[in-house]
Amino acid sequence: MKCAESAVVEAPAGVVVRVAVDAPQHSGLNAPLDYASERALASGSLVRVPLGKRELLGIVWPGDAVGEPAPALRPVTAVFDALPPLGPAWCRMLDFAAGYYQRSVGELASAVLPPQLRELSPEQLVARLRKLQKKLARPAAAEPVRPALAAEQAEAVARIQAQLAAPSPKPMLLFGVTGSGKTEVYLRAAEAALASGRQVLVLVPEINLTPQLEARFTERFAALLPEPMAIVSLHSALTPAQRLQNWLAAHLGRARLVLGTRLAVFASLPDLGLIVVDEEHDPSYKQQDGARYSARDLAVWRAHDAKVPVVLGSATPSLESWQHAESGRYERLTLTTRIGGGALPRVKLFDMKTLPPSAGVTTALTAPLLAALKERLDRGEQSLVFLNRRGYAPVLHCGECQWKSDCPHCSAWRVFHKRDRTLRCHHCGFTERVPQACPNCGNHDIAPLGRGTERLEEQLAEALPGARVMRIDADSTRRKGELEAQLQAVHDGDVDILVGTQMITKGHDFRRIRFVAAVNPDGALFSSDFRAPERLFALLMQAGGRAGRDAAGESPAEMWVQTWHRDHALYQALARHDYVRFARDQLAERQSAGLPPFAHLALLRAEARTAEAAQAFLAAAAELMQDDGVLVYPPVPHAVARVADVERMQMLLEAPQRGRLQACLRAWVPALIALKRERSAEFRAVLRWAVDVDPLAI
Ligand SMILES: Nc1ncnc2c1ncn2[C@@H]1O[C@H](COP(=O)(O)OP(=O)(O)OP(=O)(O)O)[C@@H](O)[C@H]1O
Ligand SMILES: [Zn+2]
Repeated sequence: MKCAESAVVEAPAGVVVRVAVDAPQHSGLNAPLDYASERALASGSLVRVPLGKRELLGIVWPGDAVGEPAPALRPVTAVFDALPPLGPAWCRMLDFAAGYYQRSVGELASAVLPPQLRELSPEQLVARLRKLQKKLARPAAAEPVRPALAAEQAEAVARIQAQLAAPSPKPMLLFGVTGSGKTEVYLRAAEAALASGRQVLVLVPEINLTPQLEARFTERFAALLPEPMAIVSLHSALTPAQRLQNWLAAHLGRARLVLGTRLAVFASLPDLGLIVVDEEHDPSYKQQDGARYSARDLAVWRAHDAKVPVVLGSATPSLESWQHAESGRYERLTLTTRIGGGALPRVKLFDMKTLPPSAGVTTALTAPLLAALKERLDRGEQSLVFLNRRGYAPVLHCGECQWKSDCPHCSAWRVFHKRDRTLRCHHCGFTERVPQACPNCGNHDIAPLGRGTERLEEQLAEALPGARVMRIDADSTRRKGELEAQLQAVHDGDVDILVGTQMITKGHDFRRIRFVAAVNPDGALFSSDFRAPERLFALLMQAGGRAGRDAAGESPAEMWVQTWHRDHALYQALARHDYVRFARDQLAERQSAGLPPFAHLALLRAEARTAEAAQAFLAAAAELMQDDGVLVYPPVPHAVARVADVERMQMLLEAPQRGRLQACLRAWVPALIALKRERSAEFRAVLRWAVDVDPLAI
């Protein structure tokens, strides 16, 4: 493709190179563009090139560049010669991911490369590389202590080792109950891969799990990998300079072990030998804006392409992965017992209907729950109380005129945060001081409705005087270092009752907690999203998994679930810790309803100034659909239809096979780009549209 620019520059004699750049979608310039270069450049080289009036980072893209430079081709402006080119495997992954998720290679590359690469000149990058060379060696570390493996762990490790030696390894699903020592299996597998001179990539779903993981891996490998930058992390909480440095270390092969969140799946790893995806079921692996990729799915693709093993670990695997294990596409490794012989917590399904009508109907802190917490407190044991809603109360309400604290910009309530006396919209961020009186009628008696973690924390402290109550959620951990300090306090036993959102229910190896309560989990039971039961089950099972991890505790560990639907199959399976049964039932339902993993979905999302405009665009898009084997559902509003004064609509596509859906999208997406461009007057109010392949939230 010719570089479609108006300015004509005299091209120097030389060659034509194809360069992937981040051109805006509406430009239609989605394939790599041709540029003139004085000399041949290796594929994967980083360059700077002009595009319109801007100069952008680009990557010389593999593929045939064509003969002589035409006079209209613009020249490459700079070449990052000091940096080895990105490898062919990396470029293949980008090509695949861009094609699969319907983005341009340039856009995806720009989203996943360290942001600083886009800003630096070649000279500045040379300076950064020099700085990296000067990194000092770490102080000598003691030989690590490796615990003797439990029999099931040893078996899992042996099978991973066998795959490490296999010419075309199969993906593995490490299905291990909470506290069964999956991390130790990852450590041994990583050790084997490192020993054979390969790089290892370990992914975790959330930033808040990286410090724990980094600590464990560093402790284990500090002696084995003494060189500076041999163990690095990659996630969005790093400073731009750190992120670039760690990325460079991986790209240059100095980093042997890379730990990170979903964006790390795109790390450049020339000697990749093993990928681990911990908590593989976690929805956080799906990027929710821009290029909406699934890091777990890409990890599987990348491992397959590189012919290296991938280990997906979870106590509650995604139904997609479980189905692959059932069908034999993945090899299943199972850990059935907790380390040290500890039992999983007994699950008590507390029936809210048994409460006397006057007591407890409005309170999440029922008398029996408080009594149970008190008992643990008296024994000096730690408890965790879990509520998936932060803030003090989800809404403020005026009893006089029925005013509620809605957000003027979104179809959502603004949440009451008591500590800083604000009303905050969790969708657009709009924040105001709490009014003294009802803004509608002047009544002074405005009251919070419902309950978030902040209120729960307050009520617990009131109900259990003397108890040390601490809350961990996105609000309590805004400042750097706060989360680490809070977690340390929990580990040190300086906390009696930990209150929090899903942030603290997964992955953490709390040793002291013996009692976990979910005070109000019913909400998700009747959601219209077909994945809601899967998610709720995983969430509760993971939350329960924080209790009784230390077998040495004297009293039995317990999980307390307050529900109005005690007999619901989901809770019954939870009470028996029966993931296998739950998965089987869910998969049967999905199969008969023709839902994933037995069908393949994509969403077309449109955002516009008015709902009508979004709907009209989706309707026009539906008409352009060529393949009548792909089912197109009518457009519907997003669950939160308006955010920041933008209306959001979506339209679901469903196909029986992945390949069919992909083929249809390949033809459809360019037609949509043309649609928006050619009928721009008609669709002016449409601000954005995007395709979400394998959407998670529907
Ligand atoms: N072979 C072993 N000998 C002694 N302790 C072990 C062994 N393997 C693991 N452990 C310890 O068992 C505890 C639980 O292990 P880990 O945190 O890996 O569980 P997990 O399977 O990842 O659980 P979850 O799914 O809840 O995250 C950790 O404290 C770990 O150090
Ligand atoms: Zn808002």
